[in-house]
Amino acid sequence: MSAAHELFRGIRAAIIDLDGTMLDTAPDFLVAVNRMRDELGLAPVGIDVITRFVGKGTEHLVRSLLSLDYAPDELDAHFDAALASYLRHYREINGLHASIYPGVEEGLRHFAQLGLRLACVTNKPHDFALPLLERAGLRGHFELLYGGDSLPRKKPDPLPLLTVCADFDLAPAQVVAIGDSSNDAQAARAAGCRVLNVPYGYNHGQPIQDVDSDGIVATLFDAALLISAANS
Ligand SMILES: O=C(O)COP(=O)(O)O
Ligand SMILES: [Mg+2]
Repeated sequence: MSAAHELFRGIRAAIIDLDGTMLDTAPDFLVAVNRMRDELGLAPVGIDVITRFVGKGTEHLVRSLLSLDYAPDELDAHFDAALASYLRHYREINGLHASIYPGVEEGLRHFAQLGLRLACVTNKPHDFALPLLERAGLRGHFELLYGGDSLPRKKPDPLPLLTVCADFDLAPAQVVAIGDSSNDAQAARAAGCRVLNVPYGYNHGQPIQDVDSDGIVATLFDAALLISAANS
């Protein structure tokens, strides 16, 4: 068995990220963000700008978007109105323009066949993540769902991952986190979980190859195949 396979022996649960990993929500962000910017009298921005700011939660997204137009000392004065506008628009369109990535449903089904327990941990607010997963038909795969506002600290802090490990009564080394960004990898490293990245998401606009993780898998189905091979 290869060194890579050793790392995934004894894995009993998987923690899966949402935006950029299961669903391509960038087109949703594009609509909500630009409706908010229009309301504030700001020019629209492109999808590549927005995806650089996705993955660290809503406050980070809104703050980063305002920093395109306002100096740091001006930004605070616009933040509350921008956040409220963004949340209102995102709630209206949540999931309408999103699509599921290839291999996600097959991967989740294969994880279950392997006997793995599944949790979704996202930095998206819980009240956006839950209906989004339901609309995509994915909610039923997960025993647990934690959003970015479910706990006192979000990824890259290890708290959400450690909470899942405790909920499942598993050691972190028995749990793999799978996500599209360095945020997921840093949280997993800090928690002591194994970590796999997928290459098709957002990763803050940076190459996924630069992220410190235990490997890159083309799809969630490939992640399931890797874990299956490591435990056969
Ligand atoms: O930042 C967000 O809103 C969501 O990001 P995540 O699902 O990739 O954690
Ligand atoms: Mg993500």
